[in-house]
Amino acid sequence: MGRSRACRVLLVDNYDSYTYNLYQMLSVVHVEGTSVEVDVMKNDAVPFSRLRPSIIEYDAIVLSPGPGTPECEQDVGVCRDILDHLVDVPILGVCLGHQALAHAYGAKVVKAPVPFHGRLSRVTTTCSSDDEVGRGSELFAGIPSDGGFDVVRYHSLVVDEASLPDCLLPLAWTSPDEESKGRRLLMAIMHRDYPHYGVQFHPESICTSHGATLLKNFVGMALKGVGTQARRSCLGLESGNGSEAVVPGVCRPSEGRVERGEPCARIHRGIADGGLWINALALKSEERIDAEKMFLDCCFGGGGEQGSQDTFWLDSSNLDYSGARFSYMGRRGGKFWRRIEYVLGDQSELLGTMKIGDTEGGEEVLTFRKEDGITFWDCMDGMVQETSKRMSDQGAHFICGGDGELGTLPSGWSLKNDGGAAEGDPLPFDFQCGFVGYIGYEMKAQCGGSMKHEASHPDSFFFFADQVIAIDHDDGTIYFLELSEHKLDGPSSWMKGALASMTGDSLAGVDPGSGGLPCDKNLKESAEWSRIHEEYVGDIGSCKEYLLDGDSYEICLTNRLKIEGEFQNALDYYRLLRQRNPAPYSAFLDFTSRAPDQKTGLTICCSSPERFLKLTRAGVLEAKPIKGTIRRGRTKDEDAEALNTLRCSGKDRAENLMIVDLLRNDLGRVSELGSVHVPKLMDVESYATVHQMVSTVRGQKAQGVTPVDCIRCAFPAGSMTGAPKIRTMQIIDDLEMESRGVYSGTIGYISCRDGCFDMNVVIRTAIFSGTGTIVGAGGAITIQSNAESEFDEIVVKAEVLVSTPSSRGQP
Ligand SMILES: C=C(O[C@@H]1C=C(C(=O)O)C=C[C@H]1O)C(=O)O
Ligand SMILES: NC(=O)CC[C@H](N)C(=O)O
Repeated sequence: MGRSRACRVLLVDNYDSYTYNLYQMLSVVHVEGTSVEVDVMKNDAVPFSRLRPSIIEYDAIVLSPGPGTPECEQDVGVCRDILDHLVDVPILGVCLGHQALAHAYGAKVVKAPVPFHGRLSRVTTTCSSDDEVGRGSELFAGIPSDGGFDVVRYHSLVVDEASLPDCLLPLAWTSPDEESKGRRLLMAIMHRDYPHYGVQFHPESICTSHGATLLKNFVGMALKGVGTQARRSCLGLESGNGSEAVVPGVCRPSEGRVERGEPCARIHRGIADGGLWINALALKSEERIDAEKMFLDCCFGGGGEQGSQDTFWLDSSNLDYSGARFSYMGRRGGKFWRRIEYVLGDQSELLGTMKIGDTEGGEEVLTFRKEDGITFWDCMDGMVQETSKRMSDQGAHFICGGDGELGTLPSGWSLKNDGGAAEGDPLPFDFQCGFVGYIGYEMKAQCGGSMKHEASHPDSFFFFADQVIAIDHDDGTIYFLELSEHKLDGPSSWMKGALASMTGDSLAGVDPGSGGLPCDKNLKESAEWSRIHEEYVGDIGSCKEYLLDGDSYEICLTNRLKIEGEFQNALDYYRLLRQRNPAPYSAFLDFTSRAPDQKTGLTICCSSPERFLKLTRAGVLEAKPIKGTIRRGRTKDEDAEALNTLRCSGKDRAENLMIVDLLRNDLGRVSELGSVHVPKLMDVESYATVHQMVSTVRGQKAQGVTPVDCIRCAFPAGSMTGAPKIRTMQIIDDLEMESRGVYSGTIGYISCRDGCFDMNVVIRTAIFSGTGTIVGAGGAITIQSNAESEFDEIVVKAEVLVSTPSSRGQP
């Protein structure tokens, strides 16, 4: 009573990567003071018989786009029953949903003259005022009908207009053009008697005009049309009778998350039982800070030990892209330091095994069985939540130089802060100790994907870093951060040791040599690819089959160079790589343990240009997907031309748009309603050897969603899968026939300060271990792909990792 009524919409998700764009767009519709509440349900969540009693809860149903065809029952799941039985319920089918509507009444769904993915078309509608079509023109009310309007299309199949039964009326068409062999294609339909509508295009795409108006018109008609009461009688139901309070099968944004159980409690036990303080010693430099020297002095050679084992370096120096202001580094730390290694099980009985090691060489092994239901994500979530809860909310405690405690500072450096506890958030960066490491691609098995190939390295590896060096490249400041149970009065022994190692002889002066990787430099013909040239070209052909069949819109196909034999100098290699290919999300991670009995090393040298996802302290989520790659020119003119070619390339713009819409979807699952936006669409950035097309997608993290939920809901990065994500990952598993491992996953930090994180996409990366070196490379395959150019693209991407510096250089 007194509660204002909202229009309730059930959105059936046909496993698409754009469903949550519809969710977001519908959720902000207001029709004459009535707001809209949307519930999302997977098309196979519950059988129709269980859903049916709850249907009276809804004023309208939207059937999402998706892979496949309505001819295949599994592809549309419960949609078919909904269309067959709920004739009085307002229904809007989008793309696959539209095709399902046509198919339900006997129309034919056929191959379109050409598949159209992520491209725009002009659509015109009928605007007759006769009664029947009057309802149709209501759907398009306020949308220009004469000249038409531009829409984004993602489809290979189309409803054959000639096969429409009398009860289905055509409403909109594309304009005939050469590509469609002079035919105009059917773009919208409605049922003559029932409130059922279908649109072939995607109203929710960022580049469709008037999409929001169309959805609003649909909601408006749903509210006006057949009311709930009428439907109750049509269903033979009394008010409130038979409807379940919680609608079965409906998923929430935090869907899939399990509250921490006892095993998770065991993980963080010992990391901190009481409160935690961040102690900071901040020094200012007169000169530009040399991050490499800092790493070599304080992490490689620090503390009397030498070697890069158990070290990390999130390296954003060497570059002036915005967002690349801070670098973080560290090594095996203090009391709270941990190594956390996760290996996936078969997923049918064993979900996975986690090994947690400490500085003393102690190790705990936790096994998670299917019946525990606790995934890697739940563990991570538990650890991040628990540690951030323990952080003192008084901000960092600055250490002063009083009483000569600090000794003589290295020359050129001075103390930045006067010491004492600084209120609020005095540190200008987000990683204030916490987790740093990677999540491998196969972890998809626990967030919507399936388990197909076992990886040769751990599926995830993190350090819990309690001692971190943060460098502010803009401000010339370096921060030594250390977690402790009590505020430190003076510098810790680690801080003193690090300061001492900054003076005196430095390894930074030692020439890293010229080491490229010991492999065939003719990558085009190299036998070291997992799938050699011909096989890869064959796979591109298979991708096109899937695209033609409507199973995918874009497939990120990848390959791996596998170089046998142990490689000794990963750190020297990385020092060269960061010069050869400076990139904002570079990283050096060495998981080779210092413990003498640990023989299997794992060192990752990454020069990624791509941000997967970031969460700031203000709760802003940001993804910066890259799609579109072109080799740089050799001369200035050639280079400018290459940049322009990329900027104007229809194929690359389509690739990029598909992934932007996908990331909007992934952020839409975890963001406040109406907050997802695209501040930059299809910008071009230039790197040492390639130009890249980059977009920026942002959203405001919703209440009740945890930082790890955000990563889980967007993992793996859509730019590494293609769209729709889940079906396309299955296609990739079948074609690639092996695991991608660390490549295609993500590297970065999750801070114990509020769980802020910044994670990259693992590309342009060499992975070294005892068994050999792996370099992955791939690219998006669309129907417009040329197989040879796609192979050239993976060659250019891998080249920068294998070649020697002399063969490279900026134009
Ligand atoms: C797969 C790779 O890159 C991905 C594919 C890109 C593309 O298709 O243009 C660009 C950046 C990455 O998202 C790779 O570098 O190996
Ligand atoms: N986006 C979609 O819903 C696509 C529908 C169908 N799989 C096609 O390709 O035509």
